[in-house]
Parts: sequence; C-alpha cells; structure tokens
Amino acid sequence: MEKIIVQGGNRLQGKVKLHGAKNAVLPLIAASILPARGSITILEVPMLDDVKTITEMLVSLGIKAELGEDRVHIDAQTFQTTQAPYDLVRKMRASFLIMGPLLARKKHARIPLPGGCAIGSRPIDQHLKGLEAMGVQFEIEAGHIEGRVADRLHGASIYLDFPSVGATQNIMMAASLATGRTVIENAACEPEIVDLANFLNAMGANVRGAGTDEIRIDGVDFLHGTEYTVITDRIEAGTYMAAAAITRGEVFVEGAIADHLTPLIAKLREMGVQVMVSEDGILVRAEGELKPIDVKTLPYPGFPTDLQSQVMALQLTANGTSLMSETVFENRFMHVEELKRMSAHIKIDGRTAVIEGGHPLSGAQVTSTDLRAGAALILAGLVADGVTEVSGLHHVDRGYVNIVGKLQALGAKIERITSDEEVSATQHSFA
Ligand SMILES: CC(=O)N[C@H]1[C@@H](OP(=O)(O)OP(=O)(O)OC[C@H]2O[C@@H](n3ccc(=O)[nH]c3=O)[C@H](O)[C@@H]2O)O[C@H](CO)[C@@H](O)[C@@H]1O
Ligand SMILES: C=C(OP(=O)(O)O)C(=O)O
Repeated sequence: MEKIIVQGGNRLQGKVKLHGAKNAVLPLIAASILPARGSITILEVPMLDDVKTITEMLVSLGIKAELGEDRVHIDAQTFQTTQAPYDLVRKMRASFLIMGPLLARKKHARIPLPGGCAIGSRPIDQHLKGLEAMGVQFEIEAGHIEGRVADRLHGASIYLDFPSVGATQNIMMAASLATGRTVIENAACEPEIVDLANFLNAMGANVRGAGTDEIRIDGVDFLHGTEYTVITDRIEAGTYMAAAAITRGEVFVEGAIADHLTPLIAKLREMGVQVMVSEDGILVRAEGELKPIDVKTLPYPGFPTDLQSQVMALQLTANGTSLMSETVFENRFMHVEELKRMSAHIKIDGRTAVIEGGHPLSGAQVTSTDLRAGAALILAGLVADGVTEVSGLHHVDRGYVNIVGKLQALGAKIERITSDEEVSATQHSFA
C-alpha cells in the first residue's frame, strides 16, 4: 500500500504551476466521440487516473485514442461498439458522460451505472430526463442503463430541477447533433460548461449562452476535428491557495484564473489572507492569526463543493468557530472523522459542520475517503505537530498530478512511500 507522509511545520513559499482541469478535460474527451470527420487533439491534459480511464473507455468502444505527454489524440470517425465495460465505468462518475455522445452518434448506448467517490447517492435522473425529452428511450436492467433512439435525436426544451453539471454536459453534447434547437433552462454555469461549449463550437457546433442558466444549442449534421487547450484546474488552484494560507506561507499559483475562483478569494480575504490577482495567476500570502469564516457550498458561481474539505482544514487554523454547510452532496463530510484523528475539533449538525479553530492539530494515520478529502488531510498534515500518514491514495490520484512534488517544491516535508519502504510515522525521517 502506498502512503503520503507529511511532516508538519513548514511554511510554503514559491510558485506552483497548475495543470489542466480534470473536470473540464473529462467531458472534452467524451465529446470527442461526436465528430464523424477529422480527429481531435486536446492539449494541456493532466495525466490523471480519471483521464487514463476515460481514454481506455473510448479505446474499448473501438475509437482510436492515444495519450501523449500532455495531450490526447482521438479519432472517432469509425467505431461500432456502444457498450461500455463495467470495470472502467465503475471507477468514476464521469463515465456516464459518454451516454449523450454515443446516442447522438450511434442511436444506442449501454452503460453500467456509474461509480466514483462515495460523496452522495448521485442519481442520474436529470441526465435521463433531458435525453428522454430528445427522443431517447431508456431501460434499466442488471445494473446497466440502455438508451435507444429510433431515428435522430430531436431538439427539446429542458428544465433541470437542479443545475447538474453532468446532466447539462450530456444534454449539450447530444443536442449538438440533434435536429433543431434545444434549450436547457436552469443549466449549470460552471467554467467547465463554458469550456465544453467552446470545444463543441470549435468542432462546428452551435452552442450559445454557456455560463448562464439558459443554454441554446442548434443541432448540426456533423462535427469535425479540432485542436483545443483545456482550461486550468480551479480546484487544484484552490487547493494550493488553501495550502499557502494554512501554512501562513506565500505562494504564487501560476495559471489560476481569478474569475473562476471568486468565492474562494472572497472567503480567504474575509479570513485576513492577502490575495493578489494578476493576469498570470494568483499570489496568496498569509501570516499570524486568521479570522473564522462561514461557508456554504452551492452550484457555480457559489462556493464549490470540491473545495469544501480543503477549506475546512484551513478553518481549523482560524482563531474561533467557523461553519461549513454542504448543500450540493448529502454525504460529503467523511473527512471530518479523519480530521478528528488529527485532534480537530469539529461537530456535525445536519448538513453543517461546526469547526472550532485554534486547537493544535497532531499528526496521525488517516485515510482519504474521496479525492478532495485526501487533499484536505494532506493540508492538515502540513501544519500538524509530528508526522501524518495519508492512505487511500487512489482517490488523490484521480484528481491531482504530482501533488507531492509540487508541495515539495514549495518547501513542504512530504514524501510518497510504497509498502516496501513503510515505516511507522514516528520513525520516518525526511531527506
Ligand atoms: C467530473 C465532474 O465534473 N465532476 C464534478 C461534477 O459532478 P457531477 O456532474 O456528478 O455533479 P452534478 O452537478 O451533476 O451533481 C450535483 C448534485 O445534483 C444531484 N443530481 C445530479 C444529477 C442528476 O441527474 N440528479 C441529481 O440529483 C447530485 O446527486 C448532486 O447532489 O460537478 C460536481 C458539483 O459541482 C463536482 O463536485 C464534481 O467534481
Ligand atoms: C467529486 C469530484 O469528482 P467526480 O465527480 O469525478 O467524483 C471532484 O472532482 O471533487
């Protein structure tokens, strides 16, 4: 078993460069199923386990898909298979994003119910409702969802009960090749939605209004190949911004787009953290005591649920009691029990965590329960007394490229060890 070992107490300093966004590149790779003419090259691709999984999924469909150093080439001009294998789909939630493109290209898809981090029940009713309105008939049997469309998909007016990111993306992709106009109301507004719209338009689609709650898609007969650079990862950016603040350090997060991080920047400033925004990135500087803050996660442009656990770690170092309310996922407080192993003072009251800051954290053996929980435990380890051992790294590997190397370069005492090198936390000595 691999573990990340962190010795607390070092102030982070320097510059960290962001990778492309996981949550943007996964839908782009799924959308690469759509073009019947030409091939796709996506640049600045983060080489994450999720990216490898979705690429393998395309290959399993008979699509030519190849990962390079920081890019992926995809040629979906000819392929026949419309059934995705369980072993790949179960690994991540985003697998279900191939449903819309397969239905649009092949009028059929059979996909096992998707997996991913256990942060809630994560139904797919809004995806199905949208695609049904476009003419798809679904059957659910033996843990699979099978969709068929008699003829071509047709445009529809779709109101989402919740601005689901994945449902908005699945409908946008399907609607790009449908006949007529599709209007998605109460659509998700996340930057990853805008990135997908830009990518679809670069392939010849006609998508307007992405980034607002009403998206209009006029279907076209075919899409073509293109070369496209994915946006930088706002959640990775937020994680390093929180790391700078929690260690009372000074870090320039290169490539961070301030417009994508408005709620985090506001909350850090409310705590007394200095945040300086420039065209090239964001500088975060913190020292001394920080004020407690109350945070509520919401769909974009609200505070992102994917930064909830990392900011909770930061709240533990504030001078007083903070609140963290999670409204997006019903089971996204699993990191709380792990943080408590590190002497954190946190109580859960329904969907709100009450975080009593100012108590010293102590190093402990902890397990990441989802990918952001893993990041939060590492952040807590950076300021804990002694050594923290974080296991469950398969979660972290889904979402962070080289988090250990990046934190080391900022001055953190952190290492990744395999079971062969395993030593108890108290014995570990850093190089
Ligand atoms: C790969 C990717 O981009 N993942 C992100 C995406 O996930 P994902 O696209 O799965 O998130 P959604 O926006 O769809 O889900 C948000 C909420 O809506 C609910 N829901 C969703 C769909 C549906 O059909 N019915 C339904 O009830 C979910 O259970 C959840 O409670 O957005 C989430 C919310 O910002 C992020 O945390 C994830 O990191
Ligand atoms: C929850 C996340 O991802 P996914 O939707 O892929 O599980 C995340 O990125 O924090």
